[in-house]
Amino acid sequence: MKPIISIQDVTYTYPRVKHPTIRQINLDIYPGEKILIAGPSGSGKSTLARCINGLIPHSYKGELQGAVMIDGKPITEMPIVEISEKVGTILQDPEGQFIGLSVAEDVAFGLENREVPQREMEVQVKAALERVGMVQYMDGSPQELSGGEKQKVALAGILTIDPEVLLLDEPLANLDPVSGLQMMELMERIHKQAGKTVIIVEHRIEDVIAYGVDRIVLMVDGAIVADLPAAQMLSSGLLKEAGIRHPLYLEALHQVGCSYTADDLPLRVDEVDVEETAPIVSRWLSNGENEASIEAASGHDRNTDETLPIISFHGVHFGYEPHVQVLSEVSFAIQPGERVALLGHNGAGKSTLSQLMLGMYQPTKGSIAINGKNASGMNIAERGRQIGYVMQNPNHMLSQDTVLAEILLGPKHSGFSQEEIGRSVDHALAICDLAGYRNWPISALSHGQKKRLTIASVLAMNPKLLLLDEPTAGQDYRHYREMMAFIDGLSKQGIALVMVTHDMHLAMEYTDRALVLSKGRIVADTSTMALLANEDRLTGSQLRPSSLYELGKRLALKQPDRLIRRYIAEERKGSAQYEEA
Ligand SMILES: Nc1ncnc2c1ncn2[C@@H]1O[C@H](COP(=O)(O)OP(=O)(O)OP(=O)(O)O)[C@@H](O)[C@H]1O
Ligand SMILES: Nc1ncnc2c1ncn2[C@@H]1O[C@H](COP(=O)(O)OP(=O)(O)OP(=O)(O)O)[C@@H](O)[C@H]1O
Repeated sequence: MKPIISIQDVTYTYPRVKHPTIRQINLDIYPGEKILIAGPSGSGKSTLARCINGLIPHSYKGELQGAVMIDGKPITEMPIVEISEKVGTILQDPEGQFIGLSVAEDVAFGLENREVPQREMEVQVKAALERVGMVQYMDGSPQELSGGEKQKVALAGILTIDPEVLLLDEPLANLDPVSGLQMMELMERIHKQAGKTVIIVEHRIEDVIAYGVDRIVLMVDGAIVADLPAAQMLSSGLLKEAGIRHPLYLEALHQVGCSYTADDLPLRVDEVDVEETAPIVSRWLSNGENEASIEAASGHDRNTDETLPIISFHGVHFGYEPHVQVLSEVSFAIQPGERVALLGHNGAGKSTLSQLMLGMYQPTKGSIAINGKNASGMNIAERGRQIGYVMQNPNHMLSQDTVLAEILLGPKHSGFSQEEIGRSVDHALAICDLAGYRNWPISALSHGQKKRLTIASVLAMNPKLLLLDEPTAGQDYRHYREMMAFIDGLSKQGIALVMVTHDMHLAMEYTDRALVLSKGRIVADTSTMALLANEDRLTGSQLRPSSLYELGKRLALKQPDRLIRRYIAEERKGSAQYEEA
């Protein structure tokens, strides 16, 4: 069989950069294959993806050596329109992909290029939007959608073009847990039933692997270091060496003492052998000396003192347009040092609520207080000194040319002394692992690096409450741990943390309290652990327990949450394997 994509000895250097970002890449992908490309942040995954969809060399000039062939034809000889008919791409950040005025126009774009008759086009657009659950937004503007909704519309656009190859660059980063599963299910169906080639670049490897991949290509430092079937890759330890987290249930099983070869490694929780595993896990859990560590991992004491909340909402209502209510009757208060997860389905209103906290919009009814004072009179700069906001999409935050200029922006305008500015900037750069990049142009950073830069620039302002929209999306595990350990440390200094996230394990590990939004209303305000055990509440809100909780249930543990607590405790103690590596 001839490969559909053939990458032959490719080395690519971006313009104005000294060294190649990817080196001597050789990769053949055959029709109907499903491949996961994994690797640490900045290892060149997106760059490789750009070589596959022709953005390199058509949009990114730079220096390309070697050859990329699609269906036997060199990519350099194909116009970009011809390439996009063969390779449909969903980018990490679908924003730049929208061109139409309405969602329907956008989805129809590929069909218009093909001169499909109007009537047929309407049918196809509607069908594609139905497949991704977005048909009700057909006439809306793509710019007014939530992050996850945009991702779904981008997918609908690709479905209408029906290309031979689907290339997805971090498709899960913006999706709520249930939508993420649906996306992976859909990819699996397209792959199996229509025989399409599917290439997925993703940090959340667990959800991709659970639906089956033919092989995993591992990139480190711009080179392919391994190309193996999933079970072999996972049993080889190579992913962990590269700083990539294995699926959570496998990490836990490893810690408990279960070991697997490529032949018996369970690629999904429901493949774990219960008879063999349950006694091992129970023994591990009943080991007396663990009690203390389980308690220690039960989180910080929730600050229930009647101190002055940093921020409180009182019966807040809001809609972007008068007749469409996005938030209804929202009330809560956040105390200093609290760690809160803000959870909910795509479009539930999490980002909207965040914008109201920041004063970008005012409630249409109800009120917001900051440090006990009605916030309606405060300007955005005043709020900014209290509440630091790190957006989901770093491109929405970054406005300067260089890393240093970006971090200096806030502190320079907030009356800090020169010395304070220098200290907080250095500290923020070091914490976010960007010290070596201080003079870099922002345009040359990877997505993950940009995300860390946005966190660094907010931290440089020393805020009292840090509001983080998906803080670790797009980060590899090393950066995830470092970043979260740092962010967590801030809460011990009294800084309150509110994390908008779709990652249930992150919520478990780093928050004590969960606020769940559903269709603009708060439907739960409870301890994160209690939420996890409430399956009806979870599924009703498009949430899903982590695979570790699923493992506990599969093994019929009386208290599956003990497994989670113990695992978190062990991880904190640093006994997990990555710490040794
Ligand atoms: N337009 C560009 N110009 C110069 N350098 C770039 C450009 N885009 C990316 N790079 C650099 O290439 C390296 C690899 O980036 P790439 O986005 O391919 O990594 P990645 O593995 O996809 O990372 P992440 O997981 O963080 O998204 C990074 O160090 C980045 O700084
Ligand atoms: N600027 C806007 N104008 C009109 N409607 C908007 C605008 N921004 C968001 N919406 C709508 O408000 C609702 C809530 O969106 P929001 O971005 O707050 O959701 P979210 O919970 O953050 O979602 P996600 O998890 O996908 O990021 C959605 O139905 C969205 O379509």
